Amino acid sequence: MDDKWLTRVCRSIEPLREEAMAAARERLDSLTKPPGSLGALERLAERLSGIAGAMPPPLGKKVVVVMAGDHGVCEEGVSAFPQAVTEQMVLNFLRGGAAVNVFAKHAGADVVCVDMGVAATIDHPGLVASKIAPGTANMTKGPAMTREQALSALSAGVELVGRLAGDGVRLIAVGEMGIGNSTAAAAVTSALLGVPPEASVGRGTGVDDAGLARKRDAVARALAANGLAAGAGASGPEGALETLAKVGGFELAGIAGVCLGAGVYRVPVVVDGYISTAAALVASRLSPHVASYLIASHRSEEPGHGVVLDALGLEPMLELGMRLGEGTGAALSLRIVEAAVDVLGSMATFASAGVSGKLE
Ligand SMILES: Cc1cc2ncn([C@H]3O[C@H](COP(=O)(O)O)[C@@H](O)[C@H]3O)c2cc1C
Ligand SMILES: O=C(O)c1cccnc1
Repeated sequence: MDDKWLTRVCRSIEPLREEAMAAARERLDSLTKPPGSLGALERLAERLSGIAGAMPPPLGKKVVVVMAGDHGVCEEGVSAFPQAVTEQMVLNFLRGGAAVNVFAKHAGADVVCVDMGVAATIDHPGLVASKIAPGTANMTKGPAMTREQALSALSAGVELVGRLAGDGVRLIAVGEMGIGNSTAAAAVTSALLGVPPEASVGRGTGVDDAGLARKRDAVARALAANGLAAGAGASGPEGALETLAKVGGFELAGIAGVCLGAGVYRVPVVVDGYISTAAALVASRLSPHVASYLIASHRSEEPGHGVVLDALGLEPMLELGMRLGEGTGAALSLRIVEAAVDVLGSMATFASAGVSGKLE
């Protein structure tokens, strides 16, 4: 994998199809409801048509992709839980016992768990094996990963979407598992948006005040150690790749690849919480059209999540005070996305139902 590959992938991502979006707008205004009365669902239906280049867009199989990886920055005491929980939760996903499994079941979606860089060796037939390395290096002391590793992880994400699309998957929810990764998400957010650690760092799994101070300090030191202080030099595609490699994580890079894959294969990707959205921000900096292929599921309790959603121009559908990750918010949102599509295909029009239109 090299830079040329990434340039080629990013250049292949086209804008949404205007014609299908115009057809969706026209259809929405002909349906038996006051124009615009389905709010964000109408904007979503329009965008989904533009993504698929079809009106109505096809409904098909859906999956929840959970990308997992470990983080060297855990050495700095930035999480309320030990690093071993990453592997333990991956096994829990594979057994079907995690929150994301429950929500995916309610959405009628399969869970696809991907090892992007878990420290432990996990040998399980249900796990997608894409391990780049057993955990990142401690970003407070230097780059979390090499540029080549970041490119390989991006590529694994793009390829996964290609395989899923080939299997008939038409809607993807994406989430993550990786103890310490809310610190990586904060570092990425600070580097790319130039916001101070006070605005990007939250409590993650629930660190106390001392833990919060350690996290902020770790992010500040990681940015300084990697020459990324306060957004300096982190602009454009090159800055995004550099930021991802220096202060990201293997699962963040995999998710960024899934977001690129959304654009390449024209499959909508529903992003989850703070960590997934920070990864989506990286993808949107790599290729300008990516954000239009992404759907924001919810706004998590992490204070940085809203900052990143705003930067992406994405409007979350739910606000439930959740702060779990895994893909839980994204999984919960899948039925809403399907309902938005079904409005286009199944609602009667004023003409077909004999309902009077708006008074002139
Ligand atoms: C049992 C358990 C299940 C989880 N599922 C997701 N996360 C979430 O917590 C982690 C991020 O928080 P931090 O940066 O503070 O470590 C990620 O793994 C995220 O997915 C979990 C965390 C725990 C403890
Ligand atoms: O916003 C999230 O997705 C989140 C918040 C805390 C911990 N893990 C994930």
